[in-house]
Amino acid sequence: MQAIKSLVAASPGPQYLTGDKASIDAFIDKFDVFLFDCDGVLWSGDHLFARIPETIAMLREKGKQLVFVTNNSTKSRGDYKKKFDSMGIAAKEEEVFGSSYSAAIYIARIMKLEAPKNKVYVLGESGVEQELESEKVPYCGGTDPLLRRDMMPEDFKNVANGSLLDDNVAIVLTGLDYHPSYLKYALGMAYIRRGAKFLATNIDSTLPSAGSLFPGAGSTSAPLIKATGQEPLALGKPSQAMMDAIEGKFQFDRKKACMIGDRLNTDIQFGIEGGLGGTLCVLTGVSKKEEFLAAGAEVVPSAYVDELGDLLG
Ligand SMILES: O=C(O)[C@H](O)[C@H](O)COP(=O)(O)O
Ligand SMILES: [Mg+2]
Repeated sequence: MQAIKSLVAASPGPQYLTGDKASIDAFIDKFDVFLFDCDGVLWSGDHLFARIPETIAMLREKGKQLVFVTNNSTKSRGDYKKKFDSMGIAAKEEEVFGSSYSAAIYIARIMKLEAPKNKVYVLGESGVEQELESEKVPYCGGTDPLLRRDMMPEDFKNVANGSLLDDNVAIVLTGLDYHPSYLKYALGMAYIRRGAKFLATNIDSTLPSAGSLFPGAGSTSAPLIKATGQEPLALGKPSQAMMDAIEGKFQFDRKKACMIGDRLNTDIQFGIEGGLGGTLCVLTGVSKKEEFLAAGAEVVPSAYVDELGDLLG
């Protein structure tokens, strides 16, 4: 964070681009690659913001490389392709790099645990499961309907004596979970107390949806953090393990890349810590301009707009 502070102290302050066509064009011309956040930038849940397909098309016409970098682990890259298609946004599945994919490749290609003791206990939705499958990583928990029930008295005994546990579990992975239950947390806690590695796709405290804010992945994994006293290793933004993986896959010059996002402590921090050429904050999601215009603000974008469609000038 000290590096960011000195960078911020030296910079003239974020440029406000909305309504300033010449500055918008100059800003866009500085970059060859745009890393796009999704929730709070392109849409809010199922609500697509105005002029998004046109803005994406404009950047493609200018020959820009686009990568969609979301922390939302509930969907896989394939699910996002379907969502893009349903919203008329021209995008390829290969251009999507989500936190569930980031976690799956970290487990499969970095941790490389030996079978059979390489199974992942998931607290999250099908996006995590699909990406683990795509990397041939075994898992349990997650959307298993047997876990979507109340805790029964005998469950305490069976978790304690291990009969409800899978001995091959070596990792507990949390993501945004729309179906948390006491039983799922009890199993997660038991695995971590047995020595399983505690990972998270992301730890965003809130989720922007339907124009409002809801509990985020960080909030649905908080009971496990409190119960175990352990902080998970988070593999979504602002993790630089994710930035390295994205750079490795898409091969680009970081100085010619810009991160576009709605959240300071994930998107903008991700771009700044990643040494990208620029960051653009969009005010349709989580962060408010007062947060980064305030004196002494720690994370400050290079520029900001009211909404992404403003890039059309
Ligand atoms: O709780 C979450 O997982 C986040 O709020 C959500 O996923 C953010 O997604 P993004 O803005 O990175 O697309
Ligand atoms: Mg966002």
